[in-house]
Amino acid sequence: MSQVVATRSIHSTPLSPGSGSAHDRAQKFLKPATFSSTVFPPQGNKCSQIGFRSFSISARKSAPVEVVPVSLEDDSKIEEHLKHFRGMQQFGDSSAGMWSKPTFRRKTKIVCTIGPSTDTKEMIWQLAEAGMNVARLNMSHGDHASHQKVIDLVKEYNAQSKDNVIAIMLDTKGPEVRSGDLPQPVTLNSGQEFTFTIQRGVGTADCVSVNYDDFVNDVEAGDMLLVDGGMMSFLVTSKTHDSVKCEVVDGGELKSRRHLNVRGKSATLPSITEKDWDDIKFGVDNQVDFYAVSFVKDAEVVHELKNYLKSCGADIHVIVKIESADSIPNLHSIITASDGAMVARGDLGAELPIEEVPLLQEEIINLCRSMGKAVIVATNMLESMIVHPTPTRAEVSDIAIAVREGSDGIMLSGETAHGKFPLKAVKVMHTVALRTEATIPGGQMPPNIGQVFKNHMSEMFAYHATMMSNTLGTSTVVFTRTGSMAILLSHYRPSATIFAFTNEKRVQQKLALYQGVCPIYMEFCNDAEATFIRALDLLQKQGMVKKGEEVALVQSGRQPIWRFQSTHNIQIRKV
Ligand SMILES: Nc1ncnc2c1ncn2[C@@H]1O[C@H](COP(=O)(O)OP(=O)(O)OP(=O)(O)O)[C@@H](O)[C@H]1O
Ligand SMILES: CC(=O)C(=O)O
Repeated sequence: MSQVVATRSIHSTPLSPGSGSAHDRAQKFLKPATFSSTVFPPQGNKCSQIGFRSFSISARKSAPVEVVPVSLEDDSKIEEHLKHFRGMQQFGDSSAGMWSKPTFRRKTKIVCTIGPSTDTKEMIWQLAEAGMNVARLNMSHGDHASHQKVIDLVKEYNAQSKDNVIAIMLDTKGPEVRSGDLPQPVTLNSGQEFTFTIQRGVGTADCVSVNYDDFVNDVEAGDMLLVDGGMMSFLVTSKTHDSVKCEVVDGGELKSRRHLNVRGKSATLPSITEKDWDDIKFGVDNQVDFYAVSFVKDAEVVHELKNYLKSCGADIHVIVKIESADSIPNLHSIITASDGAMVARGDLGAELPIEEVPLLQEEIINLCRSMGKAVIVATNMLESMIVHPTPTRAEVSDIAIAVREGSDGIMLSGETAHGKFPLKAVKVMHTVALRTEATIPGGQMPPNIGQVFKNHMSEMFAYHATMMSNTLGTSTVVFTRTGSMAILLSHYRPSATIFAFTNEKRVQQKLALYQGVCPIYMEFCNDAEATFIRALDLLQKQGMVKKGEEVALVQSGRQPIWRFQSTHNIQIRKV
């Protein structure tokens, strides 16, 4: 069976299949340090059909290329892939223009949920080296002490890492309805009767507590109750003042504190609960970078949170989780009010018919992209890797679709929180994203963007800088104090990397989520020219650009960076 491969150049390391074991080489190739690796497409100048794969990528002359297997199970076949790939190098495409030399660093960012499998220093370091860009803390689990430990570890990593940075995302629990604790898992079979009660502390073989008192008011006989987004389902048959009697439709093993949804209905709870406000304050105290706000139903709650953050002087971006049936009619206003959205497919697919999920995913991504907001696709991306060392082919395709649709981030949940193969899951996600990105035609301008933004000077600059860098095939180098210019550039999706220089550590951390942005902390000089020289020197020393290479230098934004010099400037410079 043919394997998916990723292409990657290893500078000054010519292809040497003879050196080291295949496993060692695969390990080396798989280390995807977002900064220190540069990946180029295959060489050549023709578009070709190889076997059953269509291969259409623009080329950079004489870049050495190596092949990365999707998973370590493929190691034994690496020689076969190399041989196959050398054949493929005769082909390629120069559709992006004759000057095109795009730099293929992974652009789509990886969000990892941190949990019992990964909450140690060793694992955080390894996840970061494997490709994690954002660490997600799920406030539905753990306590402040355990989350504090993770935040401190990520900050420690950031402080000591020279060329990588991890953002921190705090995901609120929201008005989740969960079943209570059970002394041990209960096996339930189809047709069996089972009761959910609002009485506290019940956990038997035929009845369990629910943590939400209005549960009995919100459900009606005939409703379908889903556990963990549909892993089990129950038909509501009758109810009393404190209990809901059900018939098991799809049975299974009911464990403690499972997530409950009623198909087609959202709970009548506020989106931000008292616990959430407590967790949000914890996030402010710890200067997290993002909130992922669960079960947002309207823009009002986003305004409320943003006003609160303003009153505390906290610069934390708000990502709304689209997972509630009630949020769909208000998508436009909710996303307008926020800094970005997460397609939270778990709850979304429980509250709405499951076949709506891929359509909504595409719609939400398109909406976010047309509005210049960040977007993350979440849940079940590599679900089988919670217990298995390799993904299903359908999961690989799912990642590829999210990447092609233009998501800024793709998220791992249980895979990294409590899975058996958290590092492998990140490596697979990295490799699949990289491989998919290499097939996305470069040098094109998204047609919808540019219409929306053409009224503001910074947006005009981002648009034209992208046009310029795409036409000439250069990376973009941007100087930003607030991050806004780098974010704007990211939304235009230039073909090559956006090197975003900032003298604010917080800004550097936040930029880790944005598609195509490689955030770099650097002290700015008083003088613009001296700063440019310092930045290009740093890029060259880190091997991110080569001597003689051209880059598009962008200096723009609402806030002047160099007081006495023009605030808007695009130049093409030779390194
Ligand atoms: N901080 C944590 N402490 C303990 N277990 C955790 C933690 N974070 C996640 N987990 C475990 O990993 C599982 C998967 O994580 P995930 O973030 O997907 O949570 P979830 O409860 O399944 O869904 P949701 O994202 O809707 O809250 C959780 O169900 C839980 O068992
Ligand atoms: C991520 C999340 O909360 C969901 O998919 O439901």
